[in-house]
Amino acid sequence: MRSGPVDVPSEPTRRGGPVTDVRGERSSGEVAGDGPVLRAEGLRTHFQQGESVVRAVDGVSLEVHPGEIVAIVGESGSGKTATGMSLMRLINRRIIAHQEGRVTLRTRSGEEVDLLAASDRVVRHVRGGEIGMIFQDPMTSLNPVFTIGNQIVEGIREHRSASRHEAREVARDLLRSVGLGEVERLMRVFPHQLSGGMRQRAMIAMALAGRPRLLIADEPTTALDVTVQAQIVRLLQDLAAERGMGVVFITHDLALVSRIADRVCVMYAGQVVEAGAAAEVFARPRHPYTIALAGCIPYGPSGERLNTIPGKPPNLAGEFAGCRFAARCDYAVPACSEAPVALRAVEAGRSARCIRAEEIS
Ligand SMILES: Nc1ncnc2c1ncn2[C@@H]1O[C@H](COP(=O)(O)OP(=O)(O)OP(=O)(O)O)[C@@H](O)[C@H]1O
Repeated sequence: MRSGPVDVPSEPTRRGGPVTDVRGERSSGEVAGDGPVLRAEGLRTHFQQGESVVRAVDGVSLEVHPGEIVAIVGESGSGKTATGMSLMRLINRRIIAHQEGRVTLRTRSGEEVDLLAASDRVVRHVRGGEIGMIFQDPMTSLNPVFTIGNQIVEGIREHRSASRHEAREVARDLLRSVGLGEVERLMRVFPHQLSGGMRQRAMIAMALAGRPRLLIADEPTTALDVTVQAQIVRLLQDLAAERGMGVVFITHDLALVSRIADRVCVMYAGQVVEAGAAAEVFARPRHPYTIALAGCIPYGPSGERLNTIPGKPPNLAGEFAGCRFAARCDYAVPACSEAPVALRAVEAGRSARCIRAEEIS
């Protein structure tokens, strides 16, 4: 593992020179050169659970470009959260039995940082700075004993050189940019004094404090009612577009994916089984699992699935001879259970992990 100052990405710069304006909220996503802001290649995270090894993330590859929303969707237990946590290197090393692959973040100044190999110091710098995170429960990020204003100001000062006065100005701007009014009053309130939707917005403002180029959002709207959910989704879309910020949106809600995402990775049993442009994947799925998942729409009022796919996902602590979905698949043939199935290109911009993908349209 590398270590030392050479590992720390240099001070964030915008195209054309160093950052001089601490506020500069609108151009956080700009970077020298092109290419994805995040690229994961062959990511594996296996957990040690007693004597067993749980293959929660088992060879995931994905890319997120500036301004793009990439959804990771799948049933409960498919490895979505473990993937998101692995991308941020947030999983406690003590419970990891095995990890491999590359997660490359392209920083604001155009440097590439291999997040799995980087020192803890670099990862701490990147997290909250280049990468922001939001979760289903805002209280995961918000501290109940500090005011909203204090927390955002601290987040800003951790990642930018700003005086307290300047940071308070930026905090007010951030609160406005996530659609909150009465910002003077909000700066002084504690998280529990806000409604669920407002807390979610405040958490998004917190996540933006370091001007991230990438936002990882894990089920950020699941606990909200439908109207507030729609507002938060709209907000994330606007932020992605205005800031050129890449977003990884983790959800079990396929209907939501078709509304918010540019591209989608459908996960099953720790692997991506289909990936492509969201609108096209749902209009013409090429993997039987995506078809089955799409058949589960619509969801009930609190997000619960009204239909379920018959059968159960496999135990991720077991061995897999062939396709992991074969036992539940309407299209399965004997060959599906004989050898592992690779994710492969099945048409331009679309990949699927199915030997019969060409027959499915
Ligand atoms: N700390 C852990 N130790 C052992 N196994 C774990 C751990 N965390 C998750 N797992 C297992 O890894 C697999 C993937 O879990 P993960 O939470 O990533 O799924 P998910 O798709 O996000 O599900 P959900 O939608 O319910 O959050 C599951 O089988 C889960 O039991």
